[in-house]
Amino acid sequence: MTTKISSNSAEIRDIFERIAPHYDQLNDWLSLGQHRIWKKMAVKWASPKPGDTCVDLCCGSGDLTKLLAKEVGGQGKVYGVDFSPQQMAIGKEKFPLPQIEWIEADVLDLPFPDNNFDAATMGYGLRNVVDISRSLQEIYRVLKPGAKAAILDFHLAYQPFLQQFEHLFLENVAVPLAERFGLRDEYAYIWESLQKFPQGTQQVALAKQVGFAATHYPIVVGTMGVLVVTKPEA
Ligand SMILES: C/C(=C\Cc1cc(O)c2ccccc2c1O)CCC[C@H](C)CCC[C@H](C)CCCC(C)C
Ligand SMILES: C[S@@+](CC[C@H](N)C(=O)[O-])C[C@H]1O[C@@H](n2cnc3c(N)ncnc32)[C@H](O)[C@@H]1O
Repeated sequence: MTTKISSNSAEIRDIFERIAPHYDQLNDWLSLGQHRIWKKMAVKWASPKPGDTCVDLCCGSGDLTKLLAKEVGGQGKVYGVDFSPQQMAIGKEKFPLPQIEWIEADVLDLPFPDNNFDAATMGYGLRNVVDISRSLQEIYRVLKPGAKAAILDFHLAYQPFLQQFEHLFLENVAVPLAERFGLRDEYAYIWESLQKFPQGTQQVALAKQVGFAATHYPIVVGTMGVLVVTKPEA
């Protein structure tokens, strides 16, 4: 069966609306719970501090939003931003914390002023936006000088045998499991989008074009990665 590759924001949003009821459970099953560790690593790299104002972009069901909220504490504030109301409804229910505000918006056009945030995270979002450079520009705009963003996502491993492994895992484990929930095409989309997603070195180049200092950290033997970007001091 052929998979229709999504190409516009409405189609991407619809994928995440449809998978919302099963998203958390499938992440736990498919990663054997490891995605929680990868998300903790991303939050550490973003360096949030008590009392900070932070943003979690493409927050989905809020795992990273909650981790940021724990770091900033009751005196801080975290905005979770996503364009899928179904995903955020799950996050609101799981994490009813007073320092979190959930905002329905497109991360390519953020409803925040310039130089507003002490730290930002984006988990599994950059691969899904229709314009990666535009997304990085928006992150740059809303971060304060000196602030960091940590951007976690799948990564196409540099070694061909690991790429093959990723393909086999996604096609033969993730897609068949998702198919049991009627979500075959939605999970087939992961491999399709991963093939088009710039590798770490290219992500660093894109971030530098926008004005960031940037490093890409491969994790899980390069099948995942965290792009850490810093807005230079003015
Ligand atoms: C949190 C995870 C995935 C989030 C995610 C992101 C997307 O863009 C999606 C798009 C459409 C449907 C679903 C998602 C989605 O869930 C991680 C979940 C677990 C992964 C499927 C596990 C992948 C494992 C690696 C590819 C290979 C592991 C390498 C090995 C340990 C050597
Ligand atoms: C794979 S989920 C990741 C959710 C969460 N960050 C996590 O790590 O579990 C990707 C999320 O990005 C959101 N998203 C994708 N493109 C977006 C955009 N342009 N603006 C806002 N949200 C977007 C989707 O609605 C979805 O909830």
